[in-house]
Amino acid sequence: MAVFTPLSETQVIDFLSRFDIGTLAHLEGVASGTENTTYFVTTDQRDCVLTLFEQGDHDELPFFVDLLDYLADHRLPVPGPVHDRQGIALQSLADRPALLFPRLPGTSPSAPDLSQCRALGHTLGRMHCVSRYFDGHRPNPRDLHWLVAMHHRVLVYLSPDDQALMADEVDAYQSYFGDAPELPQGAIHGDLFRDNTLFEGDRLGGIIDFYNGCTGDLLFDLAIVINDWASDEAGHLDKARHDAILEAYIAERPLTDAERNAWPMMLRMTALRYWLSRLLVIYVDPPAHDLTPHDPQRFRTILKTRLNEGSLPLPQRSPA
Ligand SMILES: Nc1ncnc2c1ncn2[C@@H]1O[C@H](COP(=O)(O)OP(=O)(O)O)[C@@H](O)[C@H]1O
Ligand SMILES: N[C@@H](CCOP(=O)(O)O)C(=O)O
Repeated sequence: MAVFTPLSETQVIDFLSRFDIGTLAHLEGVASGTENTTYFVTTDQRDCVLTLFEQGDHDELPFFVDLLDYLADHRLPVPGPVHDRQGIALQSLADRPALLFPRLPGTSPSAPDLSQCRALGHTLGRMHCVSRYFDGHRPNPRDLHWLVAMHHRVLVYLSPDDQALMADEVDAYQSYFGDAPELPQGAIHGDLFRDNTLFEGDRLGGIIDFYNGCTGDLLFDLAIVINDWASDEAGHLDKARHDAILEAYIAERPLTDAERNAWPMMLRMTALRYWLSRLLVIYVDPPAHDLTPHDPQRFRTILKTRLNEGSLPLPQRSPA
């Protein structure tokens, strides 16, 4: 369940009166989701999604609004928040910050086909081309500084081998990224798993859940995508999916030499980022709800496989 704060129809009718968006026809709590309260709100004019923010730093919400406005203005398939008659997007409802979004079409692919991989790579490449010029700023909350600071908290729950694996990896990232040239920067999604995309057939109808959005290394976003979208059950890279995503991405945004050099390390670092965040949810900071937590072992497996097998060759930019 992901209705932590139940809303009455009367509350929603009153809320909708702030917008030029028609009158309520149907209200439905959304079962999926883990952090916020989500409702599908249908009016006589539009299909919308209403989100009440249950946790997190509410001071950061204007960053997400600005980023989504910016990307939607650049015709990327993201839910640009609906603004009220005064031009304001960020609202309050049931004592919580609230945003109303257009409901984007499609469903999340659990086993994306190659056309869907190409569509994702193409859109992410396009997004990174424009997000380099976004002028908002939010440091990546899951970057190397966070890994260094937080990994100590889970070591006690790990086997001696896994303690060594995690500590050695964090050391390796510090050595590498401490000396490496700066990578291209911009706004990133920060959590672009398959379940944060919506497809209608091969068409990417939407990228949602930007609440890990931040500014930082564009390559970080791409590595998260490859680890989630192109790893098989045993953590091996699936060459066909890997190449489909990366060829489409690189056609939009060629990688720099520094990014190509950093790629194997970035794949490992973003795998460890999820191994660690999932361990923290289980052992250190469990949420109040009883939803089944994500499996940390999945990303330990991916990390071990990247370590043992390295990365696959990156496609070159195809000639124009
Ligand atoms: N703009 C949108 N268009 C269509 N569906 C959406 C949209 N935003 C959210 N959803 C649906 O609501 C679910 C929960 O939203 P999400 O932002 O992932 O919540 P949480 O932050 O709680 O994980 C998503 O899995 C998706 O099914
Ligand atoms: N999609 C993530 C959950 C979000 O990461 P977090 O660091 O914000 O908890 C996952 O699959 O673990």
